[in-house]
Amino acid sequence: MQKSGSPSKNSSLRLTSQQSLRRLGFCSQIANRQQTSPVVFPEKRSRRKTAKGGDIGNKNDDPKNAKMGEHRIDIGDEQSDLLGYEVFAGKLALDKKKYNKDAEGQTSTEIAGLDAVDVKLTSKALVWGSEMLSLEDVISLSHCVGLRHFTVHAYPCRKGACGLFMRRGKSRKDYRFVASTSEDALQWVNAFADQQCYVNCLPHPMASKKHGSDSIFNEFPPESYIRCKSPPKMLVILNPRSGRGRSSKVFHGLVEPIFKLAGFELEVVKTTSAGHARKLAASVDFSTCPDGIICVGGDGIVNEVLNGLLSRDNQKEAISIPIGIIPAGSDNSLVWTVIGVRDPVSAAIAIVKGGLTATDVFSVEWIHTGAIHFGTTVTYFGFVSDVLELSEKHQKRFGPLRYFVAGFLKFLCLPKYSYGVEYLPAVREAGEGKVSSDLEVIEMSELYTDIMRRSSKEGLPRASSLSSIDSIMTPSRMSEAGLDTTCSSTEPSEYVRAIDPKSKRLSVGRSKFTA
Ligand SMILES: Nc1ncnc2c1ncn2[C@@H]1O[C@H](COP(=O)(O)OP(=O)(O)OP(=O)(O)O)[C@@H](O)[C@H]1O
Repeated sequence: MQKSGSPSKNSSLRLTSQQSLRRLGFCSQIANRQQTSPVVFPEKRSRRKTAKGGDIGNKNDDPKNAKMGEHRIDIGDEQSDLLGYEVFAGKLALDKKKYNKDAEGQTSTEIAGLDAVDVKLTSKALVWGSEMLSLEDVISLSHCVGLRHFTVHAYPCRKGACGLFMRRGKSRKDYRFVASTSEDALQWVNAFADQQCYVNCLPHPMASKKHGSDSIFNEFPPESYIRCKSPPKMLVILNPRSGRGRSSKVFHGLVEPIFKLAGFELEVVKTTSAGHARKLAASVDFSTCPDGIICVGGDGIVNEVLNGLLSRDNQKEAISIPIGIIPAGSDNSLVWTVIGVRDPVSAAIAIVKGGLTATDVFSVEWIHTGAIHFGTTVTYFGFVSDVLELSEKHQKRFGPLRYFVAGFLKFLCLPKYSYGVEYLPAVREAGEGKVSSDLEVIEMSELYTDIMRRSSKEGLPRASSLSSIDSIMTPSRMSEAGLDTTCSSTEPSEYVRAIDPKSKRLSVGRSKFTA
């Protein structure tokens, strides 16, 4: 959990560029989406682009196999939200043998006699028989140029994992399809590549050194046939202490295989102490990780990376570097609130699939030292802040329970906290509605726990701006709410409001009080 003081005039340093947070999120729909099957009814539409029928067992033409036709799927309206528009269609056979990497080099004779079905690739899914595989779940494809088959690597939701007693989750599933010719297979693979699926181009089994450099299979590298995007290069900063030391296991066991499958080039650095991630982010050469930094750990490690990036001289370039989060800490509240996922597999898939979630960043300035600290979620003062600080000392021993332990210990020796709050009033936006006085007070009382910052030995800090409060407590809204508005709108310092902790009412004017 990150901690910081009150925001300064630099608050709401918004990471505006769409480029800037390309990897940070977008996957709430992936995490929450139910795996839905499309409606099954007889096919009646013509195909936009069809691979030529081939020699693999085309049993749909045979009346004996009319039953198969009943299970063909019409994607209906090509603009349908569910399946998007049709990209490619044709006949493929599904080889149900368990995926074996070594089997990629098998020749076509080994898969003869498989049943062919109508398969459609749309902009959102691959549909065959009564099955549908969402492209959101597809990590990559493997294909040997010159062979008739290709394998789709996916992480769909586990079947039956939506019940009360089973945890929902995604697990790896490989689908090995066989086309009628190697040209058809290549067309299918390129259709997937056009839908932003990464393709692992495997060398032809005959294109080995054994066969000499003059082999026709060595003449063109597989990449020259496939319209494949280049693999992203990223820096992984892993806190091995996060989640009671489970983060390395989470990364190497669950997440790294997904990135490897998606062709990511990763440089993994494990932190050795608190502050290491910040230093790394502050000094890393972006040309070594142009596609972003992946934080593996809890909120603390993300906060360190954010602060490291924003402390750089080239701050503009720094905020354009996407931050990905693999939740492996004990709390992981940031990734849960921002992206809507909290399991590492879904978070890794979200990173692989790309997309951005822009996030507001606030800054806190310590007026005595001039130090600026950045945060994304919340900043605490007083009791909560002290509890969080103490909890870090018990991280290894108590894991997530450390917050309760630290809270209890702090409660036993509760100190007094003094603070002052200042903020600038915001200009009232046109069309803003009237807010009742109760609402003002409630919102303010909730906020005050968030905006307070520690009155340390260094003295009282000053918050010169806080946008969320500005929008609530403009002078006109104060008067609408029947509250005292005796101060002038030109003097920011006169806008000090505080809440009497006993009555929970607002008071106006420069104020200090004890909680
Ligand atoms: N190698 C390390 N040894 C000790 N502390 C570290 C190390 N690397 C990072 N830290 C510190 O540990 C703090 C907590 O880490 P992090 O937030 O990743 O894990 P967590 O506390 O388990 O998760 P959460 O914050 O979600 O509860 C960070 O603020 C960071 O400063």
